[in-house]
Amino acid sequence: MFVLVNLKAYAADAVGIATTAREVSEESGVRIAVAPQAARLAAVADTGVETWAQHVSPVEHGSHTGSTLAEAAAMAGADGTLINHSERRLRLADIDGALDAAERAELETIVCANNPAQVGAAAALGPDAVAVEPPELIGGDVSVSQADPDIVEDAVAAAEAVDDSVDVLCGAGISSGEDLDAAGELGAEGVLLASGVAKADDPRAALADLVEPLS
Ligand SMILES: O=C[C@H](O)COP(=O)(O)O
Repeated sequence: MFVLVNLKAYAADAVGIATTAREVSEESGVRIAVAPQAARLAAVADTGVETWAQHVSPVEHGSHTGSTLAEAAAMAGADGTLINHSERRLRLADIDGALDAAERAELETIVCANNPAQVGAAAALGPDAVAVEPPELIGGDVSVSQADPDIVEDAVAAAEAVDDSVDVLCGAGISSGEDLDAAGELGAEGVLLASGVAKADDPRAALADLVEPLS
């Protein structure tokens, strides 16, 4: 299972969480990555943790003020990027363009989607993985794998019907090892989570609890 911790724009200690994530990953053998704000990519990558961008823009080098250039994210140390997160939605053509940009910069990609139909459409664009996240469960206390198991199973089926090489992650409300275990049982290859770690009083304990069933 892949655990991707998205720090969003939370007032979190990005370097502290990244260092902890690297340590927990090494101790448990579980793949854990951290996605900080673009301006903190280099600082997070310097900790040695697998580092992901939260977004890249569908642009090449040129006159694109305010964009997040995929090449710049890669140069700062990003290994991969989220695209079309629920809080950073893109139009279809821009998802495609962002995937092209990520491919040029050799970034691994996860395209986010609200539901299984969008998962199928996203998988058709050829990302490495898709992540299904019901927006109404994001930031809540109940995990998608417990509250809406069907959406995870349907997302896995939808991606498989289009391209069985595209992995499926799920996200929203994931915070415990039990949630992670349930996601795996439903066919997900990983989880995308944020508040469960970024807002935790003790991010180390939160991460350790999360990966406990896999250790
Ligand atoms: O990117 C992460 C997801 O939006 C899930 O956020 P959450 O774990 O706070 O529900």
